[in-house]
Amino acid sequence: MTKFTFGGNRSGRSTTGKERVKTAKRRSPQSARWLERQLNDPYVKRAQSEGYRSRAAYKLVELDEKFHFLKGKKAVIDLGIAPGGWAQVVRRRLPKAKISGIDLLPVDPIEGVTLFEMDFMDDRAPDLLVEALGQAPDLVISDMAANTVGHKQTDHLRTMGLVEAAAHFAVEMLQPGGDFVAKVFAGGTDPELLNLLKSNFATVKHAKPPASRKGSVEWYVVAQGKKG
Ligand SMILES: C[S@@+](CC[C@H](N)C(=O)[O-])C[C@H]1O[C@@H](n2cnc3c(N)ncnc32)[C@H](O)[C@@H]1O
Repeated sequence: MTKFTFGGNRSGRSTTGKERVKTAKRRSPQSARWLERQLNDPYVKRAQSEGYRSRAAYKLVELDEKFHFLKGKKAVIDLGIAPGGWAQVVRRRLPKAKISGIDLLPVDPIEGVTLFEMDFMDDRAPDLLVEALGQAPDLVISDMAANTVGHKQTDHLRTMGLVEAAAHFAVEMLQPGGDFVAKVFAGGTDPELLNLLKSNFATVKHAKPPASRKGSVEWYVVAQGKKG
């Protein structure tokens, strides 16, 4: 089995995953649990070998295997793009598509993708994202999640606020026939949001791709066929 190595220790020898977990356990049991899970996660290993920046890439791959929303798309907006796994999937599958994306965090350049390091809730963000494409998008994808504070209800509301903003953006900006894919939390899409999507798209479905960890509360909503 391959042992992943991480930098070096004082002896100049590379540290193994097990050593990293041991060190992390001494510092914080929580980060040790995270690291142990990362080291044993087949999606993390696959992402490393296939050159994806995040295991999240496979959530989009699996969602697309089920719903085929990438097929034929020409102009894509990626909300919450960092570190760039989803954008890499879009880039590889749609080499000619125009792509723009936004995140609070910096993102290393991805060829052919226009990046904005800013808050999507900033009033200027919607126009900047669309202007960068030079046309209305035919696909909006959102993997945005608010930083969790550990209080279930607060975390749910904060992320749902982002999804709602993304949904309104998609409804306003998408070309007729366009699709919208977004992360939501279990407990479902709020009735108001669901109504907005149902009245503006031909189909609205929920899915939890296998790459989404069982213990996590995330789900995805896939709204297809924006009404004209
Ligand atoms: C799960 S990550 C996205 C992973 C990405 N889909 C990938 O495949 O690499 C969620 C991202 O949403 C971003 N985010 C959260 N709130 C945001 C906001 N208000 N505006 C822009 N990005 C935001 C976070 O900074 C974080 O990078």
